[in-house]
Amino acid sequence: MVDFAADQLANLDMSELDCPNLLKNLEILSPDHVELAKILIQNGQSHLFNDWPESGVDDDEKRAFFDQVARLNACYFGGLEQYIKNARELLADSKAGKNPFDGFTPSVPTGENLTFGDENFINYEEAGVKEAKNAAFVLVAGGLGERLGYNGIKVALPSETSTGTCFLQLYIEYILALQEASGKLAEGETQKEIPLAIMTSDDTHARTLALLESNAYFGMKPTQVTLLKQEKVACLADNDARLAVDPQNKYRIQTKPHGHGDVHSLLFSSGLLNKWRDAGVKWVLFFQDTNGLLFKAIPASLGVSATKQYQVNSLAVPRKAKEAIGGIAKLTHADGRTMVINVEYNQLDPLLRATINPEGDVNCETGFSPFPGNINQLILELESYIEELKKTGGAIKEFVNPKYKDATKTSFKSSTRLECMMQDYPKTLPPTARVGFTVMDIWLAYAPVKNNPEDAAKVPRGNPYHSATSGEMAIYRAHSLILKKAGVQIGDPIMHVFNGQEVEVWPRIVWKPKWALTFSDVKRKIGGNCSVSQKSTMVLKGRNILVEGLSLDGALVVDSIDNAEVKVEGSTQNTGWILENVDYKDSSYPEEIRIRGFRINKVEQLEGNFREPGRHCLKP
Ligand SMILES: O=c1ccn([C@@H]2O[C@H](COP(=O)(O)OP(=O)(O)O[C@H]3OC[C@@H](O)[C@H](O)[C@H]3O)[C@@H](O)[C@H]2O)c(=O)[nH]1
Ligand SMILES: [Mg+2]
Repeated sequence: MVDFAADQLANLDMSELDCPNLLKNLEILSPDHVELAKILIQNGQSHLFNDWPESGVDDDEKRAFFDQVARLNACYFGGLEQYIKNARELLADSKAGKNPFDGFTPSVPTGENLTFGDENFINYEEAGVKEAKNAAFVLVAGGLGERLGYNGIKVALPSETSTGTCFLQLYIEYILALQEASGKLAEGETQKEIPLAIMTSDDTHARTLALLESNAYFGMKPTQVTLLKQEKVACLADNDARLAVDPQNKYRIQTKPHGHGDVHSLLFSSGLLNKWRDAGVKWVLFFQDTNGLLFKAIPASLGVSATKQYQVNSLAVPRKAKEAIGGIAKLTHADGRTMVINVEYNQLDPLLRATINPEGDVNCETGFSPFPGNINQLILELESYIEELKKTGGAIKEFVNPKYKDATKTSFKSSTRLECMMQDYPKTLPPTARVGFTVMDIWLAYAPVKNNPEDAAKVPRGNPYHSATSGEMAIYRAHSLILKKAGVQIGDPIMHVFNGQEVEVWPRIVWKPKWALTFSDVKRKIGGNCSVSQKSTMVLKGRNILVEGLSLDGALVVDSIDNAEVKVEGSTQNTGWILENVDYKDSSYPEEIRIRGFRINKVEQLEGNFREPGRHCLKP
């Protein structure tokens, strides 16, 4: 040890290690550590050693620090030096308020506008279900969910509490239902499995795996699911890109996820894309962690991709000005280049002010932003996607989004980091690429759970809350509206306040994806004159349930095995399931209840559970 240290000191140019606390520890470091230390010192990071005691104290922790630095250095293209360099440039641009879209003028692009339930929509849904057997799904679920402030992983949250189905279960059940329905339409071919990849991070990986394993993968084959873990990047404490020391451990650099843009390089480098292509996959569908409505929009939008042969199809909904969702814009450069791309919500206002509208991000006469809102559901055509990634390796343009303490923009409220977004993928595509987007009704397609109750209650009136409360209520509204369009008489919603948010409370209607995937499926399974009152709950869990002339005022739950055919008819009245307010501060309830502001008191219901094959009837 002593020899090594002496050797090391003799060969060192001390000016490269101008940091007293580090010099005091040289004897415990390996040559690799010293090289890494040089990189840090030369790039303005000597503060990392400010609180280091002399050698002999915490030596293992100090060595572990350099192991972490080695990982951060290896996992970033160009190493930490490049990371710090990129960070300084992006932070300077951000401080100067520089518009990342310099030279581009935005305009409103035209896309495919779909109206739920019309002939066009129904045709696209049919085309989409047919095509689904050639799809692969990718869920990006590495995010911390900082805005929601929920302690668990977001995909484990119940999407709604009438059935308690968590988001991951809901997504998997939809994919399995699509697989089954699509397979049926492809008679003669062998049934294909639709693959699912889930991008996790250190924050979510173990818990995502545990959720899958403790639930038998919610019915999927474990081999059908691939988990890809993204690595985190170093946090930045200030405008000079000084790396942030972990508040929990002075021998670690604080790290945070690099953003969902990592998904492209991970899919590419893992070899998954080639494997999928060899298995006949044509479409890759990306989606986010907490949107309980998303799959209602999938059949039709996949139908659009297939029919129009889009290489990129982004799903969008009408967007309220200042809503925290990106705007899809056509950008025309002074040199004539154009692209249709998401402009992230924090960049849209400055871009508009700098170009076409001094008022920035405001609604137009329709009451919505003229720019469709990106819900970050992308459908990529696999062949051209692979071709593109062969060139880029999946690298995506980065950005930084520091939250400044004040207008001087000299310090941050908390550390920041470089990020990249999956929807920036089309930025490198040639102008000939077929890039399109599909606009759907909000009530059908988008109800994310992102905001904690306090923040949600502060959302400007008329803008969506994006909370656990609104997410659950949107699921009931969508099912109610679909049934209404299928001819069922649905009780009008009442307005109610939960956790300071006023929401529409519709009848609590939900069904399993295998009961109906498309509007045509719903219409086939509903007959006669049906009605459901506002106070009612209706849960349909079986595949073959026919609802015929049902009049429901209360709660009804029907479950059945696949080869049982159940007819539900007649008039049912019971006390039903009652929504009771819960304050989000009331810690006697579990967090997933508190964040939605209510619990369901299941007082009385009519229940039908059919475990025998054949025909059955449920009549109260
Ligand atoms: O590093 C990360 C960050 C995020 N994610 C995942 O990416 C998804 C989106 O993350 P966030 O919820 O933080 O995204 P944001 O709300 O900031 O914006 C996103 O959704 C709304 C769209 O309009 C925006 O254009 C899109 O960027 C989540 O599923 C999250 O788990 C990762 O997988 N890794
Ligand atoms: Mg975010």
